Amino acid sequence: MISSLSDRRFLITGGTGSFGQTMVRRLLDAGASEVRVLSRDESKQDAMRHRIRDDRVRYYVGDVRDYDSVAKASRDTEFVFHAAALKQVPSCEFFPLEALRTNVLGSANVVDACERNGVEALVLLSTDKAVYPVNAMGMTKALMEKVAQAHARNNPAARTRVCCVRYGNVMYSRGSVIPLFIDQIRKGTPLTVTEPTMTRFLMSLEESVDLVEHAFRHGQPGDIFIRKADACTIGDLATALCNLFGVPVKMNVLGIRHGEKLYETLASREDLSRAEDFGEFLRVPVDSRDLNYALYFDEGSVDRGTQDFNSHNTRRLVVPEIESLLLNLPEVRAHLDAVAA
Ligand SMILES: O=c1ccn([C@@H]2O[C@H](COP(=O)(O)OP(=O)(O)O[C@H]3O[C@H](CO)[C@@H](O)[C@H](O)[C@H]3O)[C@@H](O)[C@H]2O)c(=O)[nH]1
Repeated sequence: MISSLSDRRFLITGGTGSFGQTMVRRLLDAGASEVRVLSRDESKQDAMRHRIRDDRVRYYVGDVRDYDSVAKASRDTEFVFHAAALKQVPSCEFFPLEALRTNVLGSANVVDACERNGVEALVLLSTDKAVYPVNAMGMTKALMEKVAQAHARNNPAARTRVCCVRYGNVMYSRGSVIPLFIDQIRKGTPLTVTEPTMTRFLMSLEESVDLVEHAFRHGQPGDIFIRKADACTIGDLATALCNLFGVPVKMNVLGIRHGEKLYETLASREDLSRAEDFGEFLRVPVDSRDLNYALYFDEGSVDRGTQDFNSHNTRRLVVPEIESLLLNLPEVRAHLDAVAA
């Protein structure tokens, strides 16, 4: 277990995104000696440099698809968080090979570079869409989890402790439905709801960072940590937002899009048959049975999962509860203040 983050050196791939920026601040506050950010877009790095004025943050322009850029950025670091990914469902559907290159081969580069550089621990960020996946984004994230687990299983003497975290939708993340609905409310247009009964887990950015920190401190090689979460229907989310802004609920129902599911699953039946329950978190250990062929076919498991953990069977938030979660988000409060002014 890692008790102190002070005087440690970190790398965050995809570090200019919402997760990366929150994690960078947390690590700086905890006394990290250096936090590196590896990402493709120099202008986002420049904007971040102006926002976080701290010379312990170092910026590396590069792409996880290129092994050398990951190897250089991770050299002499002790801990790595891998957040770089193609995460938009539609773009991954249109360009599945691009998703494969970044989410699978890029992640394999990160795992290899960490191992060769003797990094102590690596946490890879996955998503609920990786469970029983139906879209290319989820499929490639599921393969990323397999790459991480294979590293743990195939290298008992590995130098790097590799584990994954899985979480659901982060409220108000870039390009997600909450900022879109607020924009529509402020323009006075009906909310474009795909399917009112569709459910999604709801989680704050801070909660997702807590999960990563938990995995990084406590994870064993090959573990997947899952944060349990409540969920809501998209119809109720739209209603809660309209209520907060004091406007009548007007929805334009579009229907489910290609590659979308009616509900998301955070832990499969197969995961749950092996998972350890830590209250807020689930720990799914890697299936460490030797996968050499003779044993693979001869040594089965008697565990039988019956139920998965999904956004239809978790606790369902009601409209007033969604309203108070939304009110906790500084971005939502800023919009409400702007409307009131
Ligand atoms: O105009 C819209 C857009 C979205 N939705 C619905 O709102 C929900 C949430 O949509 P969105 O915020 O776009 O998130 P997801 O498509 O669920 O995927 C997000 O959440 C994932 C975590 O589950 C991340 O990994 C992805 O990067 C991110 O795109 C879904 O049910 C959508 O069908 C609407 O009703 N109307």
